[in-house]
Amino acid sequence: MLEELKEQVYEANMELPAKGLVTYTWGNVSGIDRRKGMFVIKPSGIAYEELRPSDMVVMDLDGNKVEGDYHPSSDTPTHLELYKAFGQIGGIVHTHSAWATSWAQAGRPVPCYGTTHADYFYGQIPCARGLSAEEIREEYEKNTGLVIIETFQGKNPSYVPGVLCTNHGPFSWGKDAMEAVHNAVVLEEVAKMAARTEQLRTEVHEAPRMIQDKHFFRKHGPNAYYGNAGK
Ligand SMILES: O=C(CO)[C@@H](O)[C@@H](O)COP(=O)(O)O
Repeated sequence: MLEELKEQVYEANMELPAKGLVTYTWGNVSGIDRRKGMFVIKPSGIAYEELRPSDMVVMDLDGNKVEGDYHPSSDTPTHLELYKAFGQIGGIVHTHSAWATSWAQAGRPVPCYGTTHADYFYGQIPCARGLSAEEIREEYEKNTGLVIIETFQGKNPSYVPGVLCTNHGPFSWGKDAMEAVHNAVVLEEVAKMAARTEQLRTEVHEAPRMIQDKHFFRKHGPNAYYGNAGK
């Protein structure tokens, strides 16, 4: 079942170690088939070198395992909440990539200091609040998803395709699993650049709103003109 999606999700997962975003098994990618109401996710705790497409786990949107020999990723309930809340996304990534996780551990959003950031994320990359003791005790992974959703009240998840979770790490998303990985790579790079920017200057300012608008909207939305798609 969903063999093509399993293949895509497997390939996207294998991009995480290839792009230096995961150490050991510290990450996961999923992708959804909205028509069938199911998503495919990496199994929990299996070494990337041993993963095969057939190891990917199929889940339904009630959180039931539909197919797979292994337990799904421990972060599956977070992915599930995000798929339910953000109807436009088709893939999700979670990593503990070092620069993004450093901002998450500091409990700080990543400010937009330049055009690399503005090309992909419109404004700051937010940092979701830490969970209460109760939220950690009861359904921790589901509540991680719910605080991300809380953070995005009034924000467009297509304009800000990622988030940091306080004390934890980044989640990112995209139209499919591979685009979500692309955004995870960008998130890590801009987190690194922002940290270095703050090291280099005693007084730092976010990029002017004009430049943020220019760079984001030349790549996204109805007036985008970047690239050669369709040529
Ligand atoms: O945060 C953690 C573990 O603390 C997980 O995201 C990470 O190790 C990946 O777990 P899975 O192998 O996907 O279950």
